[in-house]
Amino acid sequence: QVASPVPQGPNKWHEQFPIAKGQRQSPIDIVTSNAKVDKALSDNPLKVSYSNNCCQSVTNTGASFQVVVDGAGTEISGGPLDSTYKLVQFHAHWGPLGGDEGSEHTVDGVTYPAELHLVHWNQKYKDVGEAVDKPDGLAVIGVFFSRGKEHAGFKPISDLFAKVPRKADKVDISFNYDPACLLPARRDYWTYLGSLTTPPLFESVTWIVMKDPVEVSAEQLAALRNLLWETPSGEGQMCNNYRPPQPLQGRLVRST
Ligand SMILES: NS(=O)(=O)c1ccc(B(O)O)cc1
Ligand SMILES: [Zn+2]
Repeated sequence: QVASPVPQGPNKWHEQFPIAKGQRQSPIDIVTSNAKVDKALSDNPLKVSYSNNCCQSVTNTGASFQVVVDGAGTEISGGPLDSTYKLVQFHAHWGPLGGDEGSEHTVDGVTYPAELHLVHWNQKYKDVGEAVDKPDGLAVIGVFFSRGKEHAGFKPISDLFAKVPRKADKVDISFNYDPACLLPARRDYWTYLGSLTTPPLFESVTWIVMKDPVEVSAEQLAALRNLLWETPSGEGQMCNNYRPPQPLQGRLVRST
């Protein structure tokens, strides 16, 4: 059969997705001194209410792991959001084994070893397929992972990666799991208007990037490499699946 083409790297995406050079691309480097504290964000706090039985399965998408969520009862609102958004999936991006690069967003040029993305869609649309390319269609909460002590809340998920080594592999989540356990205790964040960080790169994301990282162990970061993907020299450990920061194009980054 015809081998599926090895995915092209970020610097070639613009050939097939011209929006890669658009005006509101993600990720970005967050220059903390340029972020503007907006009282309105604290006056109407971001509300995260996830249920603890919303996670259905973990799959290997060929570009990351993805925990598929049944959106029932998993809603966020407030903060920068003018509507209620529902969680549909979460995944991550990471770097090489033991390295400190891997996050997509950077903070004053500083990278983290990984970044988690909790993807939500605007309930004003009929489904995520309709929302995915609308300017207010998606809201993604980004959480930086730092290397440190084991994250007990992430362990039930990181233990499943070895069960989905290949693209399209999928394992059901039979236990109760509340993704809110992956959020840092301090809920301060930066927010700005951006895009999907992988093709099709739609400029449809209100980004909410948590200021505090959460600690995960070196073993949990290493477990991400139980996921395999296609490389130019055949199947290999999935890593460096992050897009580097893109031009800010004059956008404002707000802060709580
Ligand atoms: N990496 S990301 O959170 O910006 C993201 C989210 C969703 C999709 B997608 O539904 O294709 C792609 C990228
Ligand atoms: Zn992502």
